[in-house]
Amino acid sequence: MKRRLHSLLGLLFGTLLLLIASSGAILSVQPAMERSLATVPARGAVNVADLAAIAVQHYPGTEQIERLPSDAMLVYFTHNGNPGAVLIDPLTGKFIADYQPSAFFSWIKDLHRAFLWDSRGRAIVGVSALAMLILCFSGVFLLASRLGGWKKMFTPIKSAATDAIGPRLHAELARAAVLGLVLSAFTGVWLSALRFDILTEAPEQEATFPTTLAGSAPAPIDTLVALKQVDLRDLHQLIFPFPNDPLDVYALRTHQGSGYIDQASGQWLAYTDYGNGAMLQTFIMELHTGDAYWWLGLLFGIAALTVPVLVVTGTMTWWQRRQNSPKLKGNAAAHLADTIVLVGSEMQSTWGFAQALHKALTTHGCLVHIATMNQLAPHYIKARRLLILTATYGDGDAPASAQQFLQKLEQLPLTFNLPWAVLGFGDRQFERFCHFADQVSLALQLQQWPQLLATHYINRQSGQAFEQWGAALGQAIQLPLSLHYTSIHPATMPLTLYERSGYGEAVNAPTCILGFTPTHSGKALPHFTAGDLVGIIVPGSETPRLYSLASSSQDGILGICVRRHKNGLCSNFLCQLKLGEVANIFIQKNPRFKPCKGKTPIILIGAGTGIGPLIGFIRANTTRRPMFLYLGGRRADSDFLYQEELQSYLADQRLSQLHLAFSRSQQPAYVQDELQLDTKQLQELMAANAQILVCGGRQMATDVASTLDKIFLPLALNIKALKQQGRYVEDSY
Ligand SMILES: Cc1cc2nc3c(=O)[nH]c(=O)nc-3n(C[C@H](O)[C@H](O)[C@H](O)COP(=O)(O)O)c2cc1C
Repeated sequence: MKRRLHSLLGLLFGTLLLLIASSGAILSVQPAMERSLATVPARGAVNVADLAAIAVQHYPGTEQIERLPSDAMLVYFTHNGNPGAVLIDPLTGKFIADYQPSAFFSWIKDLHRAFLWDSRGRAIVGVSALAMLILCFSGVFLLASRLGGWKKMFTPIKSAATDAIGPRLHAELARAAVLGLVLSAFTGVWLSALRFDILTEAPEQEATFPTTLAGSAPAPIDTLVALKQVDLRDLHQLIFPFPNDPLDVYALRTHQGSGYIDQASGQWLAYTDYGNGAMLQTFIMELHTGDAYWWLGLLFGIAALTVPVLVVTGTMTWWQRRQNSPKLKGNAAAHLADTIVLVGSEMQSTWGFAQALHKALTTHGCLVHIATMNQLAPHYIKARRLLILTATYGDGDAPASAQQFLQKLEQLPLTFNLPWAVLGFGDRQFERFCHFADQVSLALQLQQWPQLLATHYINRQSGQAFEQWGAALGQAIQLPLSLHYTSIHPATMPLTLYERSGYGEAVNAPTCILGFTPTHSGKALPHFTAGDLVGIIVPGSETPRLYSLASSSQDGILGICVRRHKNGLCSNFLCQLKLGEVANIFIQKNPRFKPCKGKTPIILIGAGTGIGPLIGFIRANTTRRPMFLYLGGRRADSDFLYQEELQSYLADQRLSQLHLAFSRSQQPAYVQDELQLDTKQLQELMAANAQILVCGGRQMATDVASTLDKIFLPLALNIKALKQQGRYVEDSY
């Protein structure tokens, strides 16, 4: 509901808000520009009587003095029948500039207030400001639920490796600008409501013009007591009496009120405060225009500058979600279906998988009803199985379309009982991988419904893992299911295999190091750095396989390390590729798996093909920051990948230390054993703010994490906390 409202308002008012915000940002500069020209005496330094005397001395025929909201001092005068308006220095009366309202700013103001139109334009601006206010509040609610609660509002906004940049930029910018946008929008709505009499305007109290005057000769202006008592910083406007008219008076408007002063006695003849309502109104008005505090106006202006970017990134996110959302044909009614598929998704990619499942089941004659998890209902009269596909968000929480699921499950009648299976979608880079899928499984187990098969997990939307789950599900429900998920991936480009070396045959871990160059002469490699991912499209399959990159485009070659699996479509394709043959690839950025910037030590831990990105990091270590590699393999004479290159980096100090562990050597050891042996050094490195990057198989990553947890115990550090600080990053598979 909140998301729909947010998207709808964004789409409807996007262009209008873009115009209002951009013009507002331009206008916010004006008070600051005026202020930069003005001389602003300290409070107590100049009173209105002194100022008026200086003005009259420099500009005979002075009629009015006005202090602009920017603190610039403006004098209106008529000399020899010619009217003039000048900005002056209030201390010396020196001329600063002729005063002429800027035609450009007036035009922008008209655009900002009414789209250069009449009161209809003003009304549209008012409604747009209200839309902006609702967008801000709904956006804040959405962000809180995405981050896992209000307490986490200011924690870093994580994104999955597969996410596009748009949604993250949208959330980051909106969070930074929201306070300024709320205040601008709120004050704008207020002003519109006053203008259209939706709110009643508090009238400004006015002093009554004095009728009984002695008409004595005027005293010199710098002797007038009432003017002497008003500090220049409180002045708004002083209107002089008509020349040679002893029955006229000085009209003075200050910050708090207004009144009339006798030109002979210099005493107040009448004075009234504006009243609290009018003062509040002026304050809100000045807050909106930035007149009250030019610096705050500039901050609002900067916040307003984010609006065009928010409109564009918001539209992109909406479009991406729309593209990913299901276009289901033949969705069976809930009460007729034999298979119920419920989907928990936030950014919609899980729907692509659900759609593939729907298609495969339907092909085998099933009547499938597919819906969001929030739509769980006791209508499944003919259902024989319940399949749940769900992502995880925030800090292991439910995605938007599954937030009511657990509660609804509890409310189902006790007689309700369906065989079920859960498939979790997540990203292993998050602390609580597929946590919500686990919560759902647990809740279903507690209901004591029969479980069709163990809960499976899909890391980073892997099409392969989905196919494997499909095969397992097929066995469980006795259907020859074959699932094909086609992800939307960037355009591919052909690359030619330029070099290849083979390892690991003797230890039953056949592995290739491959290097590709552009196929077409004159074409450059796309931009990437080590640790990014390359997607490979195997002929005959639409599902790309992702590999970590072992080189940067600067190296002039695209390098990967591939372990050949017996039935692996892609690994066999790659390992059998001949020099000069072509593979179609695309690059997927993986910004989370990179050494942090700076000079702090880096600890690299990997095993098998996990060395891939790590060798790329070492190769790129031209600043010679301390880098320590802990590398695991089976046997040094068979699968010691990049052996010579690593030796050369030790020699030229790109690599500070190399620790090796081979599990099938004379003295078998795993990489975590090497870590254990090096406890003292690792503790020292962590005390020096080191960052750890781990790459390799899932089991190795788990063992390494638990070993390090023990090693860091005396330092009161643990992997969970280090992960949150970005000092421990994993790329495991
Ligand atoms: C802000 C954010 C938070 C996430 N939190 C987690 C998490 O805690 N655990 C996890 O396994 N995956 C997490 N993910 C990854 C998503 O669950 C994963 O990318 C999933 O495939 C997205 O599915 P969807 O596009 O259908 O929403 C998170 C992703 C984002 C953008």
